[in-house]
Amino acid sequence: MTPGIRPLVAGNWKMNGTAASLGELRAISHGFMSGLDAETDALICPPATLLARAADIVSSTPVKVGGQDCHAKESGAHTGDVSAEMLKDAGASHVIVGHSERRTDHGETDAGVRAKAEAAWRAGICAVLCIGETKAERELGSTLDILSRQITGSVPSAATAHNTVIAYEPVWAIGTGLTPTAADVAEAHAHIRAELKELLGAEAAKMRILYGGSVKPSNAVELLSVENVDGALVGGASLKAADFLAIAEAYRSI
Ligand SMILES: O=C[C@H](O)COP(=O)(O)O
Repeated sequence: MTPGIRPLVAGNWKMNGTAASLGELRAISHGFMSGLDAETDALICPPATLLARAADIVSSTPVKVGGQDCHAKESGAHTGDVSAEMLKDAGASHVIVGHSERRTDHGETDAGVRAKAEAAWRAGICAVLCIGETKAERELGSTLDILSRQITGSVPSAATAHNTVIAYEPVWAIGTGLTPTAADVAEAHAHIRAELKELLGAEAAKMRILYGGSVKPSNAVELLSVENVDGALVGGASLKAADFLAIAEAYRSI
């Protein structure tokens, strides 16, 4: 946690979920209305096919909904893509950009991620900008250098605490059940905060830096207690309301 920064617990459903899954979102919304919203903000990013219905479900609750990616352009001949304006129109307040599964599977570059973050801002939504090292990069001892490169290359100089959230997701911890030690998370997040200060000045002190990568109810208190960790970007454990709420509940004891 960082004094003065309100946490955000975000769920990335990835390519999971049909209309039947929206019951979990209703349960998450009800859970947050029972007082969890006093502790932390909440965001769920369902597949684009569910976004409009999800936005309707959360409209009178403290929970927000977002997209999982967006095109850098507003419109055009880009079959299968979705623009930030379309996400906003469907009810999104945020969009994940630069997730490692898109950097890896779709060859996204730092410059492309930066363009997507700027597209999100033009549409009036907040970019949740993902960075993180691979297993090979960690084993080479290059983690901090990789984070520096990704921040310098992906984070636009106009980023603010209002329009951008950073999510540190060590690629080797995503979906594996593995996490860095609390000390390693602390080192990475402190480095990210310092790099953001270098790039953005005083604004960096207000920006949320989420941790993502196998966050579960069992490790949430340990991970979310770390200095400069301002919330979580949760994948698998966000698909079940009970697990997602249990992670958010960690803030009642930190
Ligand atoms: O966007 C979420 C991250 O990829 C973490 O996913 P995970 O919690 O399933 O490891």
